[in-house]
Amino acid sequence: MASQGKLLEVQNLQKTYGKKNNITKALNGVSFDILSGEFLGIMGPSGSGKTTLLNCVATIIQPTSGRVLLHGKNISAFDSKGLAEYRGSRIGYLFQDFALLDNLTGQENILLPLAIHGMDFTKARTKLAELARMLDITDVLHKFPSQMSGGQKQRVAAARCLISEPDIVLADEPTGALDTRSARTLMTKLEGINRSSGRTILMVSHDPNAASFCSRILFIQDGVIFHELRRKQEESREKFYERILKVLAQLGGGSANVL
Ligand SMILES: Nc1ncnc2c1ncn2[C@@H]1O[C@H](COP(=O)(O)OP(=O)(O)OP(=O)(O)O)[C@@H](O)[C@H]1O
Repeated sequence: MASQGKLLEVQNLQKTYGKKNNITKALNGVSFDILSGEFLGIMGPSGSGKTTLLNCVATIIQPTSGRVLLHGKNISAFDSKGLAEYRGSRIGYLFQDFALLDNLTGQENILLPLAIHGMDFTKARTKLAELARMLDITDVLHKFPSQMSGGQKQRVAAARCLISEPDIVLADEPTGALDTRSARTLMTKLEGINRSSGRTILMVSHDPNAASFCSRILFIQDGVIFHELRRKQEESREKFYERILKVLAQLGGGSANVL
């Protein structure tokens, strides 16, 4: 595990959409820290502000107020060079719908971010082989996305996200478009990568099965964090899953599908 220093600090984040009579307060003062090496889940019902939160951290959208710090540095204060570096190599984004380019093979998709940022070929090849092995996608590296299963596409997308060795992976409902088995495979791989290489992951999900792979979960409702669960050392995933379901039951939402 990597050292447990503060990697990301989210401070009193607020986000309001719309104007005058048509205002939505998507985030209403959200604060939390992510330690280096954590696998943090954000859960909450539809419309609770999860994607808004992730997109503020990813600099896809600007918060109305509040700050996000990476290694103590305010990401809103980055100049264009700092912002490009942040987006290109400090964070990796894993989307629900994979977002692979259809006319590139798996390997080309994975290497694309490095090609854009000037790649060291030898290092890239070694890293590619290692990630392909970890994510079990060696067989599909030369296939196009249309020739892959949903699960394979998402694992290729995960490799693309990890190849630049980001400080933090931001995953927005990564299992949302997958069947139960592929979802479990993906989550097992992400958990393994988090544990073996200490890669920090922030994952938004409304799926308790996916979230049970996290080391800590923040529950968000109406734009505020209202509960936190921490997976105990030695606690089985099944037990953690049950505790997640209890919180969701109190919330009155959430599904109870068992993997
Ligand atoms: N671009 C936008 N313009 C106006 N309102 C928005 C916009 N994006 C999100 N919202 C509103 O902000 C609130 C939070 O949305 P957000 O997408 O962050 O929720 P979520 O928890 O990710 O939901 P879901 O689980 O359904 O994806 C919702 O009420 C949504 O309608």
